[in-house]
Amino acid sequence: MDEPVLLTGAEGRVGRAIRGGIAEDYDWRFLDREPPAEETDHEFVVADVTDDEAVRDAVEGVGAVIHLAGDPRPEAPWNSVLQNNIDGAQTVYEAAVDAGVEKVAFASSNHAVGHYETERKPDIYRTQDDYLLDGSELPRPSNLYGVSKAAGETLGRYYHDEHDLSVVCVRIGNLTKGHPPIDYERGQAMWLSYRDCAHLFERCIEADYGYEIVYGISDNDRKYYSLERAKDVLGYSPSDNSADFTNQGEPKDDA
Ligand SMILES: NC(=O)C1=CN([C@@H]2O[C@H](COP(=O)(O)OP(=O)(O)OC[C@H]3O[C@@H](n4cnc5c(N)ncnc54)[C@H](O)[C@@H]3O)[C@@H](O)[C@H]2O)C=CC1
Ligand SMILES: O=C1O[C@H](COP(=O)(O)O)[C@@H](O)[C@H](O)[C@H]1O
Repeated sequence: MDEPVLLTGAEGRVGRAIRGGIAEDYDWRFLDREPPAEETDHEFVVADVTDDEAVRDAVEGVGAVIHLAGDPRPEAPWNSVLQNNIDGAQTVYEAAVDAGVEKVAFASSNHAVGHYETERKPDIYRTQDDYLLDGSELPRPSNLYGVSKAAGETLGRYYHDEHDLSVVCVRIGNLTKGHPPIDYERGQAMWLSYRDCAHLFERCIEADYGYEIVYGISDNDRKYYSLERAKDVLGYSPSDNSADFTNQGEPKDDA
């Protein structure tokens, strides 16, 4: 992509994973409501994603948006997810359409579909269980945060159908640095390594798609999310697998 790429929520964990992997590959415009913790070579906009005017300025001239900014807490209260996640996503999509942006990658979550696990856990988190969600299922949010992510996906569907914006919703699993979550089967089943995270969002910038929902996890043996759509449509090719680590997060000798 020749045009700049807007990364909202650039100062957060997912933003840092992306920046750590592909910072040099694009002409970035970072946006966060927090000022940068460290100096950066790229343009940095300090703004709230619910600030319509600031977002309109930020999307001007960009080719793609990776929209991460929001309240990431599964236990976040309604007022916060309504404002930061739902209103924020609508503000970004609307501004993107008006500015003629080609594509938006939206950071959705495993919590948009968390209640598919309810009647199947803990087996669903284990390698021998072959149940897979593939992105075509209806949302079954596990909390109000998950409801806000399902809303962000639906907003994306609308902006695609009504305005032809290319939208990919990435249902991110559990991003941790260096090793999978320790002593946590759910987290190991949906682990997303930093390098796979950066690679996946690079594919979201580069690939051609209309409207897609994909799962954002590494190629974990324990997975109950299919990676087929991410592989077929985006060309995602994950490198990591939580099975290469012990339950305590140590690399296995033979991995
Ligand atoms: N970290 C994970 O494992 C997962 C993350 N996600 C989603 O990915 C996105 C990023 O998550 P993390 O990086 O983990 O969270 P984080 O809290 O580390 O980063 C979020 C960033 O967004 C900024 N932000 C929050 N509300 C904002 C607003 N209204 N306007 C401007 N900036 C705002 C914060 O200052 C922060 O720098 C979130 O949308 C989250 O729901 C989804 C699933 C899993
Ligand atoms: O969406 C998110 O999901 C991950 C995993 O959820 P958890 O309930 O198993 O911890 C979470 O760590 C992250 O903060 C959240 O944004």
